[in-house]
Amino acid sequence: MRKVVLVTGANSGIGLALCERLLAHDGQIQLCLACRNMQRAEAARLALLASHPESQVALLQLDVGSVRSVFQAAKEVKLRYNRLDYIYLNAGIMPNPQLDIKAFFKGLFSSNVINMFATAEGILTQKDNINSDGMQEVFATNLFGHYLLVRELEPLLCQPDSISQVIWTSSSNARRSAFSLEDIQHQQGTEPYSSSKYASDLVSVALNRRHNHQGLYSSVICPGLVMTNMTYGILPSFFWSLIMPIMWLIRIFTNTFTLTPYNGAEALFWLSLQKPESLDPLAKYHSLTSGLGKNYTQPHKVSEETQYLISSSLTQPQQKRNYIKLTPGLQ
Ligand SMILES: NC(=O)C1=CN([C@@H]2O[C@H](COP(=O)(O)OP(=O)(O)OC[C@H]3O[C@@H](n4cnc5c(N)ncnc54)[C@H](OP(=O)(O)O)[C@@H]3O)[C@@H](O)[C@H]2O)C=CC1
Ligand SMILES: CC(C)=CCC[C@@H](C)[C@H]1CC[C@H]2C3=C(CC[C@]12C)[C@@]1(C)CCC(=O)[C@@H](C)[C@@H]1CC3
Repeated sequence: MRKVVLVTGANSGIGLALCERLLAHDGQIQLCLACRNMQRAEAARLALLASHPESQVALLQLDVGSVRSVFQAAKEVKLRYNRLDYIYLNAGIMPNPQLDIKAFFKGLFSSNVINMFATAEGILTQKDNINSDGMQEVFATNLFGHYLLVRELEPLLCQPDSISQVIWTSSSNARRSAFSLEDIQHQQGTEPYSSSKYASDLVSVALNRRHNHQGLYSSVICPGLVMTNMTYGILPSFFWSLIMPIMWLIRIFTNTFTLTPYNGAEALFWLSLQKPESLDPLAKYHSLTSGLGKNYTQPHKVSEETQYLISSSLTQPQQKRNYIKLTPGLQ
């Protein structure tokens, strides 16, 4: 049977590289590129068909940052397919990133330097926007739209006698200290990206608790530092050109500098080959590239603090928590 695979944010970067790798491995899959911009989506489809002319690549209009669009897209998916084997929740944004140069140089000469290059801890902030649904844009795009999509597609993902995988592109930038249950949209802080990725790690655990018995398994990955539209937005382009040789040099010492979208997609691709029952629901799977350019995937257990948060908060009755302050339009 032809597996059905849906990928959000499939028209560029890690998402597009993943599609290329999935088709190279199995040209029989039914691949659905879920993108907000249909011109960019069509360009991606043509690029994929150029290297895999026999493959089945469909397009789906989806803006994960819009509740209306998510409902429409989910409706369309339910009309088109009667099963969904893999759903890659990969679309993501990091608007108005600000690099703290002083903190960066301080970190460069500290014992924390490796961690700083792997996670950007303490050196990166963002300025979030409010979207047309009245929600924080980063939360809505990176987390909430994807969560809604999974909820809407439950009937396809939880088919009797079949297994499905939900795979989130999270980040090692996800940090407990950036996330608060009292402010899950991160209205108050300056690290909405980190907060949204941490929240996706938590939601993935919750999905496993809720749906494993129905054959739905959820996992999170970190692609490492990959040069894509998102990362190019952090520094001016001339600066990236200047430091690129240094980046390749750093890569010899740290396996988290995967740098190319192909390498970054390693853990996403690797997960598609695993028996989901054998995966650790409390692990984040990292794409890593050795100094000699060898790609591999490694699980990293979530911190004890996170495990505590999961067991203390996710087990409480949902209605006790006012997780999302819905806007009047959404209520
Ligand atoms: N690059 C890196 O170092 C890392 C990236 N990640 C994560 O990887 C994922 C992919 O990012 P990456 O490939 O790097 O960056 P890109 O900017 O290349 O890809 C992001 C993709 O998400 C899409 N997207 C953004 N907003 C929406 C939306 N509202 N609805 C639908 N699609 C949307 C973009 O579409 P469009 O072209 O229309 O903008 C694009 O296809 C993200 O979740 C990111 O957080 C995690 C860790 C490290
Ligand atoms: C290499 C040199 C000399 C300078 C680059 C400094 C920063 C721009 C760079 C260092 C660590 C990077 C990093 C990310 C972005 C670029 C850095 C801050 C991410 C935050 C990108 C998105 C993610 O999700 C993280 C996994 C990355 C973590 C490391």
